[in-house]
Amino acid sequence: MPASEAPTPPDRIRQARRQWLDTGTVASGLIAGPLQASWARCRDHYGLAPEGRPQGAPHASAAQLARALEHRHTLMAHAKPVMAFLHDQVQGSDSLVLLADAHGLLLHASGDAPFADRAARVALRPGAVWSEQWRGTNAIGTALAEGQPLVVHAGEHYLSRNGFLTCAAAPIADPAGQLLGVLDISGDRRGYHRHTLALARSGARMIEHQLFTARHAAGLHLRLHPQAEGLGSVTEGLLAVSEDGWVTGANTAALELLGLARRDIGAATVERALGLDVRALLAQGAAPRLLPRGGGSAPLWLRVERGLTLRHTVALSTPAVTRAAPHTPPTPPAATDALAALDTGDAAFHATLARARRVLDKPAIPLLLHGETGTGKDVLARALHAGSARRSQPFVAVNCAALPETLIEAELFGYRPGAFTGASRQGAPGRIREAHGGTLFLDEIGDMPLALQARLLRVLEAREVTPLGGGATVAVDFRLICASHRRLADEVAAGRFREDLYYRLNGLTLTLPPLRERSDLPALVGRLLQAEAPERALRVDEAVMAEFARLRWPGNVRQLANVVRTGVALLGDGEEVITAEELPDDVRAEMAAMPADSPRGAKVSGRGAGGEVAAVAAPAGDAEGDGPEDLRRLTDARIRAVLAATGGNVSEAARRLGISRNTLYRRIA
Ligand SMILES: Nc1ncnc2c1ncn2[C@@H]1O[C@H](COP(=O)(O)OP(=O)(O)OP(=O)(O)O)[C@@H](O)[C@H]1O
Repeated sequence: MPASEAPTPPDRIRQARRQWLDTGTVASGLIAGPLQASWARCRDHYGLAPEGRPQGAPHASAAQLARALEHRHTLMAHAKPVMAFLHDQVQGSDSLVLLADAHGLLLHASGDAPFADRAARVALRPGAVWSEQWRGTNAIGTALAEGQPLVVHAGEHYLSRNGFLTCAAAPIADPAGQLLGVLDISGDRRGYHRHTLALARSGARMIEHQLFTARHAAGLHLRLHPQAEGLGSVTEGLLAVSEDGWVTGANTAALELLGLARRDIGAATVERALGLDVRALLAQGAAPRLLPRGGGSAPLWLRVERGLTLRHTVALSTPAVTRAAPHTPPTPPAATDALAALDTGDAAFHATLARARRVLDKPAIPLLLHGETGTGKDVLARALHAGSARRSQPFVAVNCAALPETLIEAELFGYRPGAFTGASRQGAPGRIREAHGGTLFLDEIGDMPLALQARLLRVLEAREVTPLGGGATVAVDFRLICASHRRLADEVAAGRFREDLYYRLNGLTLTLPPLRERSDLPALVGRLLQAEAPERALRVDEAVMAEFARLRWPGNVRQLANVVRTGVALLGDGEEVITAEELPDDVRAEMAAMPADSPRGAKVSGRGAGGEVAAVAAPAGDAEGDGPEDLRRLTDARIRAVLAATGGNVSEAARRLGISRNTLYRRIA
């Protein structure tokens, strides 16, 4: 019996375990092949004893877990609604829905509180690592090791202490074929249900579908299904195809339908995958057609498309709709929804959004977003695109501060084959051309080198681009949004930014208020909590919220989002209120160091529990160099202290300070 079907009967498992313990072998057929292979790995590679306890199994600290969650942000964002949906399906059956990363680290759990307590006794909870190396044969670790969905039931768990569990898990791969993690449903073995594996597998497919849709929002892609009605449903196969005929992305369903392996992504041609030449595909209209296939394979329905819409996000919260597998896309959200979602009640921000709304579909008016680090310039740019009529076209973001001067030019304008040493043999179209029809977002435009500013100006004036190394000029049409934490007018005055470009970019400036000046802190916290744990009704303790209102938040919403994320990660199952206990050390230290009657933004400093210098509160208007000199010195001192505390790790220091890595690099440059 394959590992992915029904569980092995209890007497067969007992017999298999007895043979294993007595003779070190199991007669073939007693338990599934992949599980037998796993038992052998546990003994021979990992030296585990069936009756033993895991020795030295790693468990992530709250801070490490918060970092892992941040690192896996995209996976988490797509997995959480699916997990909430699965939880609804298995609620009351003594089970947990779990998400692990590709190393078996449990990232998130959603499930019944009494069972969560029992599961926690064997460390089946976020932060623990369930790879085979530490926990023996188990659905999460073994699905990762075997790369396939499977059930591990009762005594099939290598360690007898896990024998009270029945677990079904399915791997999740990204569109490029890389294993991202595992979705698992674990419960009490007495509550085994034969549909659980199908549920886990469907959940993993839903997540993959969402990941594909997010990754391949633009470009040529194919939908595949054995039935015409299945096109557009979560069960369809999705294949991304390059214009020169290579398979560049696929979900698991597409790989299975076409008999491809993950390693074929990027290595197989469309011709090999479908028996169709890419020109024939490109010539095809948008109507579905039946694709005959040789070798006795059933024909497939195929639809060729450019640009994807997020079809299933909305449906997931309503199980009945999802089970019915919608065949027609839901009505696209109203054009202003994406902006409305950002409006949490602050009057200044509300006014900014109202101004933005008026020019939403006037692409001739370029937008310039200005605000301190972490105020949400990137988030707003994406919302402006998502709320516009161009939302099904590409959104292309380029961070002008993150690329060396020599690369920005090639990245933006593209290059011909062999245009410079190290150029790829195919050449590249460049990000400006990729944004054709959609939105080009130039972040940190104030950091663009002067020489390139001239070139960008020419593109904006002529609306056409010529790749590096020469070649034909190509007409381009895009909505331009630029962002900067610097005041560009000051940069112009200082001679660092071209005046003519400044006027060309500045159709309308939208200013994002710093968090310390926003009046909607509780509503914003509520929104962040909801995004972090959609299935739980969490809130922040009132006293803590009052303290939040007095903090200076140099990292703005980014810092607040990190604090909320850590708070949620540290809450126990069943706990709903984030108190000071669940806050990161540096925030607690800053709160403790604040005089009881200090008004919002008052200047204080302090030392955190770990000896780290706590955040420095300061009056509004400093953070990115606009403020008084003494404050800048204080902030630099803090940056140095945090960098020292992290051993010079810039990413970690930026996270602790609540600022972006770019900002930190700028400050230490
Ligand atoms: N309105 C919002 N709602 C929810 N989260 C937000 C909002 N604004 C910002 N964030 C959070 O803050 C983080 C930082 O936002 P964003 O990258 O848009 O800021 P930024 O102003 O572009 O920062 P930087 O200038 O440092 O690049 C985001 O990842 C997001 O988690």
